Amino acid sequence: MRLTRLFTLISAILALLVCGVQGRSLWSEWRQYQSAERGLQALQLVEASMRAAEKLSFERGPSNAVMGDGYPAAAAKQERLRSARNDTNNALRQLQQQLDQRDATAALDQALREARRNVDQLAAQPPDGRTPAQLNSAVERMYALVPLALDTVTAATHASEQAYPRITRLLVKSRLAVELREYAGRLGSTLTVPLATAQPLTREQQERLQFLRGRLEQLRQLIRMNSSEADQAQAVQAALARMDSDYFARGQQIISAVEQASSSPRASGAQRYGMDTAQFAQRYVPTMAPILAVRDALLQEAQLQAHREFQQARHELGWAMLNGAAILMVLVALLIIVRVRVVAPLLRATRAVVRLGNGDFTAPSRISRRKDEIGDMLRALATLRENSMERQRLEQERAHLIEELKTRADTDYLTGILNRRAFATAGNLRLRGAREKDESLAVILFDIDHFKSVNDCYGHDAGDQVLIRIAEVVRATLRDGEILARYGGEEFVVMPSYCGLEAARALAERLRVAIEQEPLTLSDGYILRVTASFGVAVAHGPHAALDDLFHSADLALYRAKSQGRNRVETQL
Ligand SMILES: Nc1nc2c(ncn2[C@@H]2O[C@H](COP(=O)(O)OP(=O)(O)OP(=O)(O)O)[C@@H](O)[C@H]2O)c(=O)[nH]1
Repeated sequence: MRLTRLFTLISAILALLVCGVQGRSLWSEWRQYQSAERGLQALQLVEASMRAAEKLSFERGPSNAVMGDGYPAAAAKQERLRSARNDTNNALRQLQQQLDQRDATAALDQALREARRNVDQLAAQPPDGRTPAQLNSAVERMYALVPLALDTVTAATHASEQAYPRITRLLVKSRLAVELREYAGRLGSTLTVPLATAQPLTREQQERLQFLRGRLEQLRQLIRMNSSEADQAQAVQAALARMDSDYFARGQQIISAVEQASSSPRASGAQRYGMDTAQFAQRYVPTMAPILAVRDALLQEAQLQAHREFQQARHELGWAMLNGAAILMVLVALLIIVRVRVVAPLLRATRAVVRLGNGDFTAPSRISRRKDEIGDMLRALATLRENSMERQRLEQERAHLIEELKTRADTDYLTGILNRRAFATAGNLRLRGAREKDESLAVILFDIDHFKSVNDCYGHDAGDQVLIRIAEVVRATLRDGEILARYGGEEFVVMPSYCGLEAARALAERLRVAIEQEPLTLSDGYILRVTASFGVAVAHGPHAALDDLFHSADLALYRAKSQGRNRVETQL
């Protein structure tokens, strides 16, 4: 696998692992946060349901007052009942607004409508027409409303208890306070009928009073039980103290007074109790208020704790998010560092090595200042590149030298044209071609006339210049494929392309004229005119040999010299 791919794969796996771990932790914190948020909402719902229960409980007082009054009931009592019902309706509306399911209070609404209708029907009858059984039934119906109100939010209570297990006890206690208020109300309601009818308490009513007292005491003990730190909260303690003094002392005294009056043989008729239901309610109902204050104090404490835990959940979620972001950033930074500091230089080094292997030294090599192993490697690579470049330069120099030596070996040092050795090679090649193609091959040998006297008169350097210029003149006269070489001293040889004796002779003649007519200007300004003598020979057939050809051309040249020079002679 390529290094880049491996690095990408490792980066992706690391990123996935970190994201997975962080995501899991974030998800758990998020769920706690959401659960805390839902718990808070549920807590508000619990509070709303308790308030509704309170109002329902409270409505019983004015209801009893109206049922226990004459017909029609006093306007003030009717007004109190209307106001109490309004309060209940408002509390129920608020509860409905907070409940997700709109029909969650349908059963309660129905029961409330029927209970109120019952109260109104009884209140619309003259007092004599209201039997104790009817009155009891109406009161019982009112009693049944409170548990219904509390049941509407049982699920919500459960949700908040799950979100905040630590405040469960507070919620349980506040519910117990609602129950306590309910039983306290029932205790008062038990006296409604005897007070309305000015009759002594029946045995059943007395037993009910005993039962309710016992239940109230039980609830009181349960609420006072020290079960958590929250119980020690100042507001809760103060509310409990007030409940004890107001309800369990004063409220119970009022109940006891009615009880005693009921069993007193001295009192009878309308004066038996010294008060009617409304007066009783006026005195008794305010003593129950501290019970609700206990409920409120407990609820408030629960809310405070829930808020604290909600804030804590939010705080922890924020930290988890920050933590996750920081870890991701560190990971990304580490990956970037590894990529920039290790992977990228390694890749560059690999590419450089590959280029070096291919003989490409063009890549710029900055000397790395890094002090780690990568720096060592890059420096070694730069040295390797330098060495390779040097070796390549030396090899090129060597090749150049070999080429130059080869050229020198084939070239006449003075005139720059082919030397005799090179001419022999080229001549033999061409001779082989001539044999293969069955063509004629000619050789023109020419020698500068009286060259010794040039040397003698103008010096050896001037002689050299003459040789150079003659080579230039002849080369300029020849065409492609016609070979010129210095045969030795002041002697030159020309090999035309495959041709016969006449064509070769014509070429020799052209060369002779060119030399004769070319004024040779020397470096010191002298202008010389020289001539040359030419010997031409031709070879043909499978047995043609270069030496024989030269020999024949040499003989012809000799004749040209001996017959007066500056002329062309051909083989005989
Ligand atoms: N300057 C110079 N002279 C050379 C060179 N090679 C040969 N010579 C001279 O060429 C002359 C040849 O002279 P000879 O062989 O006597 O012939 P010639 O004087 O040309 O007379 P003919 O050939 O008979 O016309 C000698 O003096 C050589 O020293 C050379 O490379 N440079």
